[in-house]
Amino acid sequence: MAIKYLTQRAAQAIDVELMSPTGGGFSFEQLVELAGLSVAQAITKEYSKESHPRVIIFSGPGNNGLDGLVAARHLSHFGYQPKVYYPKRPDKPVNQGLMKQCTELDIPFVDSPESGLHDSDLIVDAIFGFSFSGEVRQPFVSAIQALKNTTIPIVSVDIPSAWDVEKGNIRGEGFQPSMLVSLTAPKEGAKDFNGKHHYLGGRFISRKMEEKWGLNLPRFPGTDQCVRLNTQSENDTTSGKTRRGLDDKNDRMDRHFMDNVVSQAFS
Ligand SMILES: NC(=O)C1=CN([C@@H]2O[C@H](COP(=O)(O)OP(=O)(O)OC[C@H]3O[C@@H](n4cnc5c(N)ncnc54)[C@H](O)[C@@H]3O)[C@@H](O)[C@H]2O)[C@H](O)CC1
Ligand SMILES: [K+]
Repeated sequence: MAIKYLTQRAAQAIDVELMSPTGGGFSFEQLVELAGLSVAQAITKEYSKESHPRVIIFSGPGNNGLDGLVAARHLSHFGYQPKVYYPKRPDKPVNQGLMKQCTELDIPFVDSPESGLHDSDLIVDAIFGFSFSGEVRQPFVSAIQALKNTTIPIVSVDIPSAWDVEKGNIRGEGFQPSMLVSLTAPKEGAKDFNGKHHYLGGRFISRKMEEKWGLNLPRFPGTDQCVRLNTQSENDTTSGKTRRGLDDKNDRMDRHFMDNVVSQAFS
């Protein structure tokens, strides 16, 4: 059975269930920590600190951005030289704490996307995740534009930022990252990912939850926090378009089931 691609609604409902005392029982900080750790570890699998030492992390205003801050901290411990572009900083203890942890490691915070890209070997795109919707608003318009213009490899966290979470890279107007680290399970929009490396991170789903949501996750090897997923070209000989068509059919069949599960999760 193929891995499940999630709708926006299902991704948010699983997140709620993970943090529910009657569901997964996780705290929000635990999930962000595990997500960010898995992103940092996935990066080490494809971009070594020798070949890509200087990493700029673009962090957005929500939890995708927090995953980026956690990844920055781990990358620093792993021997990389991260810096962070974090233009919108919510005044919450978790944001302040993660910023302080980065500052303690002498991770610089830069003022503009351009100064972040200057002298960087790799970009971590942690601007928007599964709650993104609508047209990109400032101050992120220039950051997204910078990602469209650059030739530096991009690692996107959970979903390439500014892609529609379900419809993906609409009209091919978004940027195409080299690597995607999907968290919990890929989002429907990730079917448009054509980059070289697709990983699954966020090793926090119990077998019980996996079965309840029909996720069909691959097993994480050993102590790893991430597992490589087949990319489109490795997956099968079917073209992306056809694959999307086949998956759409399966999704329609699943939607009725999923809607029932979502309403149970919220009841
Ligand atoms: N269970 C998991 O898989 C976990 C995933 N995690 C990560 O959390 C994000 C989702 O986080 P959330 O805070 O819900 O949303 P976002 O980060 O996507 O961003 C919301 C943020 O962005 C603003 N925003 C939305 N649309 C726009 C727009 N068009 N222009 C400008 N700004 C916009 C919005 O106002 C909010 O401020 C998930 O993807 C994972 O990366 C967790 O780490 C743990 C569990
Ligand atoms: K992202």
